[in-house]
Amino acid sequence: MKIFSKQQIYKGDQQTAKKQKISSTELMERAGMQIFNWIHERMQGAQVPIHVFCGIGNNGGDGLVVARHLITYGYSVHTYVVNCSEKRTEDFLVNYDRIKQTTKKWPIMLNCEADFPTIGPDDIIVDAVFGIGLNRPPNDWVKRLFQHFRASKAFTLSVDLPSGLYPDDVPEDENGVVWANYTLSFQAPKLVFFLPDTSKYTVNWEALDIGIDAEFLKETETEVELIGKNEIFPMYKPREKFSNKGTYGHALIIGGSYGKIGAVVLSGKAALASGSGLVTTFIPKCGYIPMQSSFPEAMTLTDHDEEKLTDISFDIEPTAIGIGMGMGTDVKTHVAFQKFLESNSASLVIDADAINLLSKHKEDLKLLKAQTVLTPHPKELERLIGKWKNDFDKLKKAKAFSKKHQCVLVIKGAHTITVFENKMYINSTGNPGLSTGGTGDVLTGMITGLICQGYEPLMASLFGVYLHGKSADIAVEDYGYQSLTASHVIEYLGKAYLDLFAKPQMPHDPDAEEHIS
Ligand SMILES: NC(=O)C1=CN([C@@H]2O[C@H](COP(=O)(O)OP(=O)(O)OC[C@H]3O[C@@H](n4cnc5c(N)ncnc54)[C@H](OP(=O)(O)O)[C@@H]3O)[C@@H](O)[C@H]2O)[C@@H](O)CC1
Ligand SMILES: Nc1ncnc2c1ncn2[C@@H]1O[C@H](COP(=O)(O)OP(=O)(O)O)[C@@H](O)[C@H]1O
Ligand SMILES: [K+]
Repeated sequence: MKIFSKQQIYKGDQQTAKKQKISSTELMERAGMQIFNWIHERMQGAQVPIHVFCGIGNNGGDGLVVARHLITYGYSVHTYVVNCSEKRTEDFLVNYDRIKQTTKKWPIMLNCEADFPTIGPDDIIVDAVFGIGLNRPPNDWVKRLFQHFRASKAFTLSVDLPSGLYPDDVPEDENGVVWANYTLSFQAPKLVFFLPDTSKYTVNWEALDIGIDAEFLKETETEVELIGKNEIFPMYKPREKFSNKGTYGHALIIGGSYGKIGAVVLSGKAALASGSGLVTTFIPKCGYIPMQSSFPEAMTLTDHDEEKLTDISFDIEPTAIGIGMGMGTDVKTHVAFQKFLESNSASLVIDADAINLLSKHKEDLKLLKAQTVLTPHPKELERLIGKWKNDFDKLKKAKAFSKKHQCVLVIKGAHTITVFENKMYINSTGNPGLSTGGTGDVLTGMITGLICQGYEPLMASLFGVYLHGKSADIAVEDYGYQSLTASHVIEYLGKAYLDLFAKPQMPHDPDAEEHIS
């Protein structure tokens, strides 16, 4: 699913109005009506007080449309205009007139803290104060209104975006933002729903189809995409009937040091379970027996050093190599890694200590072939690209790094973001059960195994990250968040593959498009 920039959203509105020969007021009516339908479907006329807070722009206009329909359907509605600016948009004014024609209970003007209404914990707040048009921090009294919402503990439904949140920046003051329970975003989600700094402002989100021009949606190139099953399924490469183990490549997993052989076991097993035809592991000598006994499907090569890697040489021709898991950053290991990079011609996935070595010796970065995949967690990323001011700054730096070194950067996290040059792909699967040692090693093995099967490095990264999260999502049903382990992620990979072919949920299923951030 494409994630549009603010400028693209405004352009989409204009193009829709023009192509469908409708006014912007009619588009607002459609948008507000969709929000009303969502509420009505769930509330079925229940007489819970609903407080609709409207700003003075088009987000406020949407709020007025919602309030009008709620009133018409007999709900217990209190409508407020948050009078934060002298200006009003045209469509706000049209809908302000319309609501006055619908009810004698006109919207209440809020100008300061003394005007704030009492909101009960069982009431509902509809937050339509600011949308994507926010261009400066809210006034102090408006910030206090947002804190009043939060203190009330009422269920808060934000229209398009939690008010006070910019679509393309991080707010400076978390008290100046509405903390929503649910956000109904028009047509597509916003990037801020997925970033660590800003995802906390909405617990759930859902995108409502407001009929934006189909050609616009198809043709517009976006910088950001949300990756779900619809994007992943077309990438899938079926297994050929007359295939053999040679058809699906040979993965070489290099890493390990004394006490950290398990990382390579996990990674190798994941490469195999993702479908690689053959897997060889390359480890220090001390790992030979544990590796052979715990992972019989793998072939094992060893360094001549007992405890660490000092000479990465082998006489096989791997299709793809995953390197770095549990490897350590010893000086001798660095020399071996550097020599390896100089001579390697296979596709490469670099993780953990191999990333740390690159961060320590930035001159080695020039040895990377185009489309090398790097899979840093946030700390490793910081060592690699330097500190960032906020998530947007981080993404800017990550794009510059990817462009400069022509590499695929898989930034691991609750929503892993894969960056390739100027494009960013946000993963939609995975859960906090993955916050446990070894799950990153599994991911590296999977991406390596997918490249072995002929997936391009970028595709392998997107597919691997998706399957990894999906496997955890299925496994968590059996193990719960606390007991999920990296080994379970490998064990459930088959189910994650099968899930690609599972019947899609019915579109009218209210849970189908619900997303918890
Ligand atoms: N396809 C779609 O997505 C559709 C989108 N639609 C809806 O339009 C929304 C965007 O509307 P919008 O452009 O009018 O901006 P919005 O967020 O309502 O308000 C900003 C207004 O407030 C002002 N202002 C800014 N910051 C301020 C501050 N700190 N304190 C005080 N004032 C401040 C600023 O004006 P200014 O004072 O700067 O001149 C501006 O006028 C979008 O989120 C969605 O809900 C639908 O209706 C149709 C389909
Ligand atoms: N809260 C979370 N939600 C979803 N995925 C998560 C969460 N926490 C961690 N993960 C995923 O788990 C993996 C952890 O990787 P990493 O930190 O490298 O672990 P390790 O080094 O122990 O193998 C990453 O793929 C990351 O995206
Ligand atoms: K809002």
